[in-house]
Amino acid sequence: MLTFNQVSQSYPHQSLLRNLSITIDARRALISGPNGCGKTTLLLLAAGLLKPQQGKITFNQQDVLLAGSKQSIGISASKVALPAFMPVKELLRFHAQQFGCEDDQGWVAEFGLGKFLLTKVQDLSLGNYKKLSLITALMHQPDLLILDEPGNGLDDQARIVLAGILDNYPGQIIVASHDNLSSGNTEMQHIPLQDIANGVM
Ligand SMILES: Nc1ncnc2c1ncn2[C@@H]1O[C@H](COP(=O)(O)OP(=O)(O)OP(=O)(O)O)[C@@H](O)[C@H]1O
Repeated sequence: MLTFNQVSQSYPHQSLLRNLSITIDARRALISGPNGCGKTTLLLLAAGLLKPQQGKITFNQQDVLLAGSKQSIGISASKVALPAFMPVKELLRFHAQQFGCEDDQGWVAEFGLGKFLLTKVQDLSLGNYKKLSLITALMHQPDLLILDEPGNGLDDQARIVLAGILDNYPGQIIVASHDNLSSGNTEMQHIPLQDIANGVM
């Protein structure tokens, strides 16, 4: 259960969130809204990667900014860059060591990344970079999976894998997307960001 309590976030000339209080407890939630309305900002705040200017964000009652929350949250977002110089295999091993998990649970094969294990992150195509980003978000099996435009650049096969994750992943998933990613089997709570930012919900 993800809770924003009186959260405000603004940038010069732009107020994105004003005293936002919302609890997202749906198993799957889809954040939508036009370009620039603050979806990525909301997700970075939820992942504890951005400190709110005001207010507090908790996941299962724990402040997401605390180190202890890192294990329970995974994020894939283009604004969260993977280390460019690392070969894929080393990055996966490094991530596994950091989180104390196995470095291959089948995701590399599922996403068809096996051929690219020795490729440096900076040399991956957009779609393969996206797949790697999804794997690093998933690998430690977080209780909360945060996905920012996860379908961007993915081929049909990877989209099927992604739809399977949305259907079957045991933890909570919060997605920001302009696409319809679901296979249709999973009910998603629809959260239009402009409405919650203006306190309509
Ligand atoms: N660090 C920052 N400094 C100043 N402005 C910022 C910063 N980060 C984001 N913004 C601005 O905040 C607004 C919201 O950005 P954000 O990336 O959260 O939107 P978004 O809804 O995810 O957009 P998109 O659908 O295009 O991905 C944008 O106008 C962006 O330029």
